[in-house]
Amino acid sequence: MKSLIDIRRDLHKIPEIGFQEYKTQQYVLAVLQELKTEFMHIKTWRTGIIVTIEGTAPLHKIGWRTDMDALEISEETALDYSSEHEGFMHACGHDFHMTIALGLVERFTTNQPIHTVIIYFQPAEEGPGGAEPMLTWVRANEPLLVPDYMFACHIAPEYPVGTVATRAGMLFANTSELFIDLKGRGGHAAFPHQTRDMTVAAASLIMQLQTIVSRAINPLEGSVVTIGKMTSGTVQNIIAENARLEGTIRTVTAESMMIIKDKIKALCTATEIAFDCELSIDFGSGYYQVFNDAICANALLEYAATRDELVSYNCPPAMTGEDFGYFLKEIPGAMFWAGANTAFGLHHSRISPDEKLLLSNIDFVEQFIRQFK
Ligand SMILES: CC(=O)N[C@@H](CCC[C@H](N)C(=O)O)C(=O)O
Repeated sequence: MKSLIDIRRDLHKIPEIGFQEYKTQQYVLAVLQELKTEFMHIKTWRTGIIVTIEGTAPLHKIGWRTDMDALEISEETALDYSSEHEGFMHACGHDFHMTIALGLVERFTTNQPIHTVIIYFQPAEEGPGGAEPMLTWVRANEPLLVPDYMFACHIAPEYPVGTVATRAGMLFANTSELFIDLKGRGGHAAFPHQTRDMTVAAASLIMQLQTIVSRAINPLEGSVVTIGKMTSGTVQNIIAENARLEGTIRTVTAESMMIIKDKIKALCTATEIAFDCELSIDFGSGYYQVFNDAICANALLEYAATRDELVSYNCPPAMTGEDFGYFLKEIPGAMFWAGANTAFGLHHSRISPDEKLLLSNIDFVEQFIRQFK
């Protein structure tokens, strides 16, 4: 097998979005073929892969999950192994997550584990969500590949390498995507009274959407409504006939999610009346919160605390979303933040995590799984 750093850099060069991880899948399968032993088995599901390494005397089937997809962002790191797919980038660390998973396969195929280890390479975490359909397919077609426990990590730019940060209960929020299309009447920029300007309607709606969390949600709970993308119009001297808003909702409770969706519907109806236009709303895909099993989360923290080279941190929850939440809804387990020590945050075009996190986390997770009772 190539070095971990070479593998991570190779994967970094070929970012692909959800359910289009074709080159990524081929690359991972090629590495897995090199590691093949008689006690390792490979299955594929769409662009995902499931690797089973049989245990020598298994008490449990322990699952480890990595995501595989990338984001629509143009990379600006200037690294010599930057994305070769213009407009796409591994800006959320999934190249690291996959390399950690491959490192674990190497460790467990070199030195067979006691427990059976099942490694999920899961597509489409950034959207539309691969965890739920993958697990549904596995349950229906390969029920023996459903683990008894499930673990995963996510890189954390703000923590030093060697940090293992997690908590019992909610680690990440409930999410829902949000797409709003506005249709009015375009026309000459000099005759606004003859038109229905969707740039102005969209701008007004964005400002109103930003009042939902502050006025309708219990401030002790916290929620997020973010519009990440707005498109409208065609050229500078034509009033826009169409506009589109794309965003995401994050909540701590299912009840807040319902309240926010209802308020969005109400504000869209009000915009239709005020601006004499038509709006349509699509809530896209939604993820169930990442809710860590207390025993599993504490087991991660306690084991990390025994290792001198690691920092174990009982961290607060975050409004990030993760479809790993679907695994945890059905299987006890936990996710943790793995320190990545980089100045730029997740989803930033200049994020460049410290590659030392690879070895540090492979060592930690391998030993954690080996000693898991
Ligand atoms: C870890 C992470 O950054 N996950 C994404 C998940 C996005 C889900 C969906 N596309 C949405 O935007 O609601 C995140 O943005 O938190």
